[in-house]
Amino acid sequence: MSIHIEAKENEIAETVLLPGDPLRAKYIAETFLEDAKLYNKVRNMFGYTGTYKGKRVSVQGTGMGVPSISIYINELMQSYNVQNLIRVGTCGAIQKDVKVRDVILAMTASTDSTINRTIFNGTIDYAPTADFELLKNAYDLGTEKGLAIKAGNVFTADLFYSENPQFEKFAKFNILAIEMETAALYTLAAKFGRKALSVLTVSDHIITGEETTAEERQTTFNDMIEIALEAAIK
Ligand SMILES: O=P(O)(O)O[C@H]1O[C@H](CO)[C@@H](O)[C@H]1O
Ligand SMILES: O=c1cc[nH]c(=O)[nH]1
Repeated sequence: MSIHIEAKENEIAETVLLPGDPLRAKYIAETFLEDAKLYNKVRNMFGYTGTYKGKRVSVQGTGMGVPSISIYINELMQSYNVQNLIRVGTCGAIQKDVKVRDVILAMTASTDSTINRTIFNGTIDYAPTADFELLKNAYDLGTEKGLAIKAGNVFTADLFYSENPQFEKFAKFNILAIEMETAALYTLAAKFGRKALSVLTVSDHIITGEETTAEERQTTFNDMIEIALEAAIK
């Protein structure tokens, strides 16, 4: 047991999917996993372990933002020895050619979070990076499925409601979309020698205001989740 996760030793798989929303964790467990068992309900941040195509997989809600995901992934890696961490999240697009429902693989994550400056005592700007094997598996699988899948730089924002949005500048510098956790996931996975990837579904377009309906979101989430699960077990 760790401070925020009440699972016993060995109740969490080596591979964990990480949605921000704990109800998405429940949906994934009920829809995609066989024999899924709830191992965590501390703070209603649900975590389940089951099997996908015969392989043991867990899914753990992380909450929103760097501080919250940092708590869960630190405990998953240090107390439960999790090796493969795959975020399945939503993001807001800022590029003209990135559309709602597209799936984005984060190769790296720029950020205004202070996590990396704090870790490196403000001496460098660390570049958090996806695990190449997971990234390649996910890209190949998404392409084979005929999905609009893009790989590139995302921005991990500290604030959902930014005081100083620089979206046009970010778009010019080839950032594809905005979300709130990936920089922490990649940095902390590297710190502990683990593999990480963020697979993101575009839920809204920040510049055009376009949004997905609840039904469309669910279908695209299913594509994203399948890509994440297949990439994890390949
Ligand atoms: O859908 P999730 O995984 O929560 O991801 C995105 O949605 C939340 C903001 O609404 C932030 O956590 C952001 O990263
Ligand atoms: O962090 C996020 C997630 C989805 N859409 C946004 O605009 N921001």
